[in-house]
Amino acid sequence: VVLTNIHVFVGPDKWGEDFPVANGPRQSPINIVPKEAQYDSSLKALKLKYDPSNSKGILNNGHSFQVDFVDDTDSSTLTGGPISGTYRLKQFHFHWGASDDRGSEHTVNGIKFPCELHLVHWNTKYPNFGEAASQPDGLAVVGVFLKIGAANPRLQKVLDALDAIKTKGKQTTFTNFDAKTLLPPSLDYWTYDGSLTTPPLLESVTWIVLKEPISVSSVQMAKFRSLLFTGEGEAPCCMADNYRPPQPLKGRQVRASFK
Ligand SMILES: Oc1ccc(S)c(O)c1
Ligand SMILES: [Zn+2]
Repeated sequence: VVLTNIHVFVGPDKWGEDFPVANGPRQSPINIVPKEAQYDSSLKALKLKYDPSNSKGILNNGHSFQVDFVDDTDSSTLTGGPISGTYRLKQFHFHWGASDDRGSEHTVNGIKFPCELHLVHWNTKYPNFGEAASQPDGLAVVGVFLKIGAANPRLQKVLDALDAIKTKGKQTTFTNFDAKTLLPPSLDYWTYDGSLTTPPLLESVTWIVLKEPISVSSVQMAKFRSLLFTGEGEAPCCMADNYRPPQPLKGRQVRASFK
C-alpha cells in the first residue's frame, strides 16, 4: 500500500465557511489609493526600537515563515505613529507570489508587488499576544513592500536560513538579527483599521503600510519559493502565492502620515 499525503489547500475564497469574520467590516488587505488617502497632520512619526538580541528562531509554519522574538520585556517596541501606548515586536513574516508579478497583500492603485513583509506587534495593555489578538486595538502590523531590483543584502541572512526550515513545522535558532535593517529609509506610511490576512482573520490590526518599498532581486525571490507548504515525507508543494487578495473597504478611511 503506498500512502501519499495529498496536500489539500483551502484558499482565501473558502475561508468564509470556517471563519465568518472573513466577510466582516474591517478585513485586510486592501487596495490603497494614495489620492483618496487623507493626510492627517496629527499622525505622529513611527518609532521602532528593536533589540537584535531579542530574535529567537525562524519557523516554517506551513503558510509562510516567521522570525520569532522574545517579547517578555519592552526591549523591541513600536510606539508613536497612529497608535497610543507601547506595542511589542512578536514576529515578522512575508507573503509572496509564484512569480514576480504578484505576491503582495496590499496593493497601491491596483499594483501588486512581488512580496510584502509584515512586522507584527501586540499592545502591552494586554497580558500577551494571544489576548491582544482578540482586541480591536490589540495588534499593530507594519507592512513593507518589496520591489524587484538589486539584491538586498539585508535579506540574505534570513534567506540563508531557509534551507534549514524547508518543510512545514521545521524551525531553527535565529539569533542576533536586527529587524530594523529591513526598513526603508523613509517611514512615511498609510494607516487604516484591519485584520490578520490569514485565518482566524481577527479584526484586531492597526495597519501601518510604508510608502517606500525595499529592494529584492528575482534570484532572492526564487529562494522564498524554495520553501514547501508541505511537511517532510509529503508530496512537495512549493510555498508561494500565500497572499490574500484585497478585501472591500466598507467605508473605511485610509490616512496618510505624509503630504
Ligand atoms: O500574527 C499575524 C499577524 C498578522 C498577519 S498578516 C499574520 O499572517 C499573522
Ligand atoms: Zn501577514
